[in-house]
Amino acid sequence: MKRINKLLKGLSKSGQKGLAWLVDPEKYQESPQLEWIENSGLDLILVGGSSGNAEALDFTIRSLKALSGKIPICIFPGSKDQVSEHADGILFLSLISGTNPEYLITQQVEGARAIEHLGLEILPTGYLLVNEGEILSVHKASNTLPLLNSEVDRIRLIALAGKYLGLKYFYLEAGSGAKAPVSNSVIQTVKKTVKSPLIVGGGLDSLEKVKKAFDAGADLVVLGNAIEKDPGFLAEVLKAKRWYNQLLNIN
Ligand SMILES: CC(C)=CCC/C(C)=C/CC/C(C)=C/CC/C(C)=C/COP(=O)(O)OP(=O)(O)O
Ligand SMILES: O=P(O)(O)OC[C@@H](O)CO
Ligand SMILES: [Mg+2]
Repeated sequence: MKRINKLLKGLSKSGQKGLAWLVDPEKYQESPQLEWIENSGLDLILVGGSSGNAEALDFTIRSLKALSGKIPICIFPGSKDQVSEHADGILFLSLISGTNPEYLITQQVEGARAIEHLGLEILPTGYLLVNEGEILSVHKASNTLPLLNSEVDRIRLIALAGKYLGLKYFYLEAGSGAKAPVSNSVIQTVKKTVKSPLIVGGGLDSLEKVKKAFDAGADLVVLGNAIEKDPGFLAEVLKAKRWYNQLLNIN
């Protein structure tokens, strides 16, 4: 059963909003305090990082599996080495906002070899780096500059080309810890263009920013840094998401 596809398509179709927690395997520590996650209303757990190896990834996924109940766990790979058979799926990313062949196709060829027989759900995802010009881990690791929030038409065409190539999901990424997230008009334009499930992340460190991303058309938002700094923020956003989805039902 393609659970993650079902989740993302379901959100996109219904207009309901989803929340993913990004766990960095290099920083993850096992803790019984995470037990509340199982019934929290969290939609997805992403595991990955710009750097990092298979062992840390595998350990993190196995540990989270024991705590997360029915919440699917999806690899968000920074490289071909971030693969584990214990995940439910993998965002099979192509970094289409850049022109570095290594992250457009080369990493994917080796990645394909590694995952061919693992039975993971594969999510073909167009990955676009967009922010205000800030250079963060993901840009350094991939040797790719971000597109600027102001380049709306170029971003729109890249997303459209990704759609024509058959990519099923799109991820607009400002970069972990970004000062300014992906702009509302970029989110709005890409969503309108691709009409596919849209993931948005990077620098979403306040309820206001999360809500703006939802309003602009994000189906699933990803939170990493803000939760590392303040684990209470996850509970706060989950509560806001519940309200938000209830309101959508009423209207
Ligand atoms: C499909 C396969 C097997 C590989 C794809 C490889 C590609 C194209 C990766 C895209 C480029 C890349 C380096 C993405 C990293 C994405 C990621 C998991 C970021 C998480 O945040 P960090 O950048 O690690 O944040 P910190 O700096 O806070 O640790
Ligand atoms: O850590 P933050 O800034 O929440 O970013 C999440 C994610 O989009 C990074 O790949
Ligand atoms: Mg990291």
